[in-house]
Amino acid sequence: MSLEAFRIDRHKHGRSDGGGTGTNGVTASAPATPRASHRLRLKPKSDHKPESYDDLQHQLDFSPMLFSSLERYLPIPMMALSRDAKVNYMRDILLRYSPEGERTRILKHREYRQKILMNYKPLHRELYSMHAARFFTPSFLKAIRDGTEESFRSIISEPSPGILVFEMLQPNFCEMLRSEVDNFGRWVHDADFRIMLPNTMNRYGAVLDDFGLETMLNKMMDGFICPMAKVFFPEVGGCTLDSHHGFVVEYGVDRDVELGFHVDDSEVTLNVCLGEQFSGGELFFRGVRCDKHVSTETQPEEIVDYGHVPGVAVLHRGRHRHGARATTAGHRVNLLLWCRSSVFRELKKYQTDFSSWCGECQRNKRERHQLCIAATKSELMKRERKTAS
Ligand SMILES: O=C(O)CCC(=O)C(=O)O
Ligand SMILES: [Fe+2]
Repeated sequence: MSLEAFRIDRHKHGRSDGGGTGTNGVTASAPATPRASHRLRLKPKSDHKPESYDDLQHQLDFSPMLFSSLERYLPIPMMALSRDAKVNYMRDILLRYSPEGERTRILKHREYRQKILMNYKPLHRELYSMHAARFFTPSFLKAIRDGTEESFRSIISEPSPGILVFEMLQPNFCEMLRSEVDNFGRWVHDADFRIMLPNTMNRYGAVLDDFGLETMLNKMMDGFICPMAKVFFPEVGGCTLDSHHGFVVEYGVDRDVELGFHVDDSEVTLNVCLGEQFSGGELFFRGVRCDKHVSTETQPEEIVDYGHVPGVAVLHRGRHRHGARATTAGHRVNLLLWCRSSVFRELKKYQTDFSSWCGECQRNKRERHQLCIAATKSELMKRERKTAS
C-alpha cells in the first residue's frame, strides 16, 4: 500500500452541536461575553451524580454529554443550583475556550439543523428514540446487559488486535434506517436543499445527527458502545467518550465506489453494514498510528482485510489506519458512529509518547529499550574485563 495516497480526515462539522431557541429556559442567544470569573475545580467530584442534558440538545451549543461530564468539575456550591443555572455557567466557560470562528460555525450549524428539523417529516418515527430490543440482536443485548469482558468476548471475533467484529443490528432496523435515509434524500432533492456531506471523503450519504437522530445515536454510544470501549480501548479515551458524529455512507458503481486510506476523526469508530446486496467493499486495516507516525510503514502483521456482512459491526480505534475497497456490484450502505472524547483530546495535547496504542511509538520504545540493554551489557562486560586484567 502506497502511503502517498494517505489522507487524514479532519471532519469540520463533526461535533454534536445542534441548536435553536429553546423552550426549556436555557438561553440560546448569541454567545455572551464570557465571564472570566467562572471557574472549574481541578479535580472532579467523583461521587456527584450529574444531570442529563440530553433533552436540551437543540438549545445547547455543545454536546449534552459534555455538560454532564463537566458538571463534576463545578464548584461545590454550584452543584446544588438549578439545571439552567448550571448550564449557563458551563456554557460561558465552554464559549470562553472556543475561538470566534468556531463559535460562528456552531451557530451556523445550529441554524442549518433547525431548518431541516422544522421541514423534514420522518418516515419511521420509531427510529428517533432508542428501542434496544427492536434494534439490536439478542446476543448483543445479552452481552451488554452482562457488561463483563468475558460476555463481550463471547460475541466478538478479533481478526487482528483492536478490530472487534460482532453481530449487532437486527435486519428490520437496518432496512428501516436505509429507507429513512432514502426518504431524507428524496426530501433534500425535492426541497432543493443543500446538505452537508458526512465527511471530506464521501460524496454519497447523510449526517444522521442533522435530521433528528442525534439523541438516539447518543443513547447508542452511551449505553451500547461506551461499555465495550471502556473494556477494549481505555488508552484512547474509551472510558470518556462524550460526543459523536453519526452518518451513513453509500457505495456502488453509481455512488462512491471506494474509500481511500485514512484515519477517522474519532477515538473509537463503530462501522455497521446496513446492507444491501453487493460485491467487494472490503475494509483494509494497516495498523494504529498517532499524528506524528500516521504515514509510517505498515508492518506485515498489521495487514488485515475484512468483508462487510449486513448487521455485523466493526469496532476499532479511530487512529487504526484503514480504507474500503471498491464496491464492484450492487449497493452498499454503512452506518458510521465516530465516537469522541473531549478529555482524551485535551490530555493528548500534553503528551508525546503514545506507545500504549500507536504501533510506531511502541516499536520505537522497544528499540530504545533494546539499545539500552545492549549498552548496559557492553558497559558491564567492559568493567568485567577491567577487573580481570
Ligand atoms: O465504507 C466503509 O465501510 C468505511 C467507512 C469509513 O471508514 C469512514 O466513513 O470513516
Ligand atoms: Fe473511516
